Amino acid sequence: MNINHPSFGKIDKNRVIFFDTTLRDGEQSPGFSMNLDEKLRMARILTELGVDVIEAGFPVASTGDFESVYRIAELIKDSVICSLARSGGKNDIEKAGEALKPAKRKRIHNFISTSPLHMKYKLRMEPETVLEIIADGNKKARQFTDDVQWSAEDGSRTDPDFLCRCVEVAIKNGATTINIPDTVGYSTPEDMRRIFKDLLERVPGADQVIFSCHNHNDLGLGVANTIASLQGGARQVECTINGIGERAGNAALEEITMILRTRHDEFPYDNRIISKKLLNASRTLSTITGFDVQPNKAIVGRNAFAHESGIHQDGMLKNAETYEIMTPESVGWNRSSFVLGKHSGRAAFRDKLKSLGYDEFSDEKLNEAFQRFKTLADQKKTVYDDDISALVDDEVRDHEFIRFIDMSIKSGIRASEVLLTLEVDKQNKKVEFTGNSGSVDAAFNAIRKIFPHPEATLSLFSIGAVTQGTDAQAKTTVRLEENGKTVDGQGTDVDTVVSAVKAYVHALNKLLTKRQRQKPENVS
Ligand SMILES: CC(=O)SCCNC(=O)CCNC(=O)[C@H](O)C(C)(C)COP(=O)(O)OP(=O)(O)OC[C@H]1O[C@@H](n2cnc3c(N)ncnc32)[C@H](O)[C@@H]1OP(=O)(O)O
Ligand SMILES: CC(C)C(=O)C(=O)O
Repeated sequence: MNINHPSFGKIDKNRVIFFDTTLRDGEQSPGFSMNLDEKLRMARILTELGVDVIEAGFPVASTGDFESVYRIAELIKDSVICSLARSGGKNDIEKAGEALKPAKRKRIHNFISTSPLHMKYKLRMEPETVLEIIADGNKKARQFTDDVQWSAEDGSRTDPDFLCRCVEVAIKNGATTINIPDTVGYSTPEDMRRIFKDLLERVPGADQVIFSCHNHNDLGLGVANTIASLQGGARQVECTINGIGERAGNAALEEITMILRTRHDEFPYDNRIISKKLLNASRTLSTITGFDVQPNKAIVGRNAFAHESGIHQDGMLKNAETYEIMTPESVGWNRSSFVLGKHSGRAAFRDKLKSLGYDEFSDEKLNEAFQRFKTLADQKKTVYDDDISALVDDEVRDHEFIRFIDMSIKSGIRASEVLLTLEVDKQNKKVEFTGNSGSVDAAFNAIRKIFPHPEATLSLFSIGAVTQGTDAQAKTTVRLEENGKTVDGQGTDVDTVVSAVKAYVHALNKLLTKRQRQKPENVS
């Protein structure tokens, strides 16, 4: 390869040009249209990310598309700005040239289908006509710029001999980049490797141009095919942020970048992408389009650096390389996250308690709190930090004379029937109480029935949610007063009435502790 490229000059044999088509093919995703301001904002993000070529639009498509290419060409000076055009379109190339007028570095990308299926049914053209259009299109594009790209639409399903002829004609007539798209995402990595290798070996002048790949994701192979294309000899990758694009999308820029970084020994291809900016690019695009990436999306998905299972969290705490092949910081995240849930273990739970400021925990206390955490995690989809604090605060209690064991409630419009079991002095006691002032009142009366304490009065009762959602924990505070002594009890539970009963029992235990301090031998 001995290329003196019109936009990039002498190119090292392992240098890969990143061609981003988020604003053209990406915008072809149903529902992903962007207005002018949004395109300008995204173009700025792409150039700051280090993208070499920004495909800004298809000017003949609409006045809006023309204007966005024009305005991006005015604004962006650190990337080549590219405009799409049909090779045989009536006015396409002229419009593309006009829209690129303000660009410091500009490229016209002309294309025409070359597969038998597309030529016969879509274009209704003979192969010889297509060859003439390729010659004319590239010649015309060269009148506007020296940086001309030609694409063989549906190139991967094109007869190899005919593809060689098309590429030769494009090169002879001025194309400096030759793109072979896998337009319908049909190919495998082996196909793509072979196609580029074949063209490089067979087409005269192939060593004077840059070969480019553009892989769609219909079989989920967009990125794998891109890496294989590089192995076959392509040195430009066409891609989009978050992999958006026609149908199942295009190869994702962030994934290609991180494969080339993480496995550089096997794929020693260099590029200008600043990986720390990947997350910001992804998030900006999601905000603009209104479509979030799926949580498990590589690199930029919410779960890409989140760990929930105990064995993984334990490994991560010992050495992050056990479960992460790249650092979250390298792609723009602040840190990995540990999500505490039903699959978590003690190591992560202890670490979380420490980060929440609870470091004075005996192993016994930690185990007790951990069991309560597991019970809670079985009931709740997400256990938030506030849930854990509430649960631990609940655990750090005075001596328990009375313990909540179980409760069931039948609630109607008029009557609430509560069946409550408490442990009192190590013995389970069960009562039933029916009242007509609601479930909480019936439950408190049931407590009084099991453990009478007529001198104490309830002076405060308040309930709130610890976190969000209908499965949030309720946090209740109960205040009891007796002979000038005041105690507050707290209880938390996903069930509001259970949280109220726990709070009442907590307050009662505090009251009993106070009584005991005064008369140690007399509990009740
Ligand atoms: C694989 C890709 O992603 S290619 C890019 C796809 N993107 C788009 O199509 C988005 C923008 N497109 C548009 O706005 C419109 O389709 C336009 C303005 C380009 C054309 O609109 P219309 O003139 O109404 O044509 P329409 O879209 O119905 O059909 C496309 C025509 O282009 C022809 N055509 C397709 N590719 C080429 C080509 N490379 N060279 C010449 N003609 C072509 C088709 O054969 C068809 O011609 P016909 O009307 O004589 O049958
Ligand atoms: C215009 C070409 C490059 C294209 O988008 C495709 O073939 O998918």
